[in-house]
Amino acid sequence: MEDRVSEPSLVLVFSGKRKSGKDYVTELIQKRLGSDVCCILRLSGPLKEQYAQEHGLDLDQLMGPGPYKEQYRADMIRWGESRRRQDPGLFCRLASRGAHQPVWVGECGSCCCDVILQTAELCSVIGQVVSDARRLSDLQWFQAEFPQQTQSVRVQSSENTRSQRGWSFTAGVDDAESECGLDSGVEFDWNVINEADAPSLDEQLRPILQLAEEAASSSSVNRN
Ligand SMILES: Nc1ncnc2c1ncn2[C@@H]1O[C@H](COP(=O)(O)OP(=O)(O)OP(=O)(O)O)[C@@H](O)[C@H]1O
Ligand SMILES: C[C@@](O)(CCOP(=O)(O)O)CC(=O)O
Repeated sequence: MEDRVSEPSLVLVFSGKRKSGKDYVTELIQKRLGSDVCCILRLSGPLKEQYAQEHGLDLDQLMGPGPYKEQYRADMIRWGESRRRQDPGLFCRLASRGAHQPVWVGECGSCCCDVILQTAELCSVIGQVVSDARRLSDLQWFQAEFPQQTQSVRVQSSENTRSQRGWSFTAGVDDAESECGLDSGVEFDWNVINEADAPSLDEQLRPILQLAEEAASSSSVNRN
């Protein structure tokens, strides 16, 4: 397994219900910071990659926002949980391998990470954004590995808004740990309300972006 080359300056670990907009928000953060500074890690990336391979499925569609992945979600959850039972940090470790950026945003997908990893040799990135923490063990892994750098972010949307984005309640999914594991018992460092009538995302994300920019600039000072 490829090891991390350097420690990130900031790790933003995102969680939120299905269709709350975790991908949308984390991609916006990466757009604002630039992919030379920030990479998105999707914990579901290595999980889907392995699952797609074993079941002969279309990985691109499993990684996308469309209905395809929903047909397999309940089984993917069960499959992933059986792997996690043997090794709770497995997908966190796989998702963060090789990441060089100073800001991480936590939901690691092989799709975007592969692109970033190819360029990571050439540019020094400072932060990582993990876009899809779902269980306490996910958050605890990053907090244990990067105690100084990890900040948790919860993305929230109403059921009505999530329904407009394609969500409908599915027993065995929406009442399972995958969706409810971080519903209580965690005090998030940041909360983002992803609703049309909430303050704009740019406004809500301003302090997080500022933190990331400070982390990026202190990282580049330390590297020089
Ligand atoms: N603020 C927004 N404005 C416009 N579209 C949005 C917004 N937030 C989310 N969406 C759209 O809603 C859909 C679901 O969002 P997204 O895929 O980011 O959710 P998610 O929380 O990552 O969902 P999942 O857990 O299913 O992966 C996407 O098509 C996305 O483009
Ligand atoms: C199987 C699973 O990783 C699917 C996540 O898909 P997505 O982040 O909603 O695109 C959820 C889980 O790990 O419980």
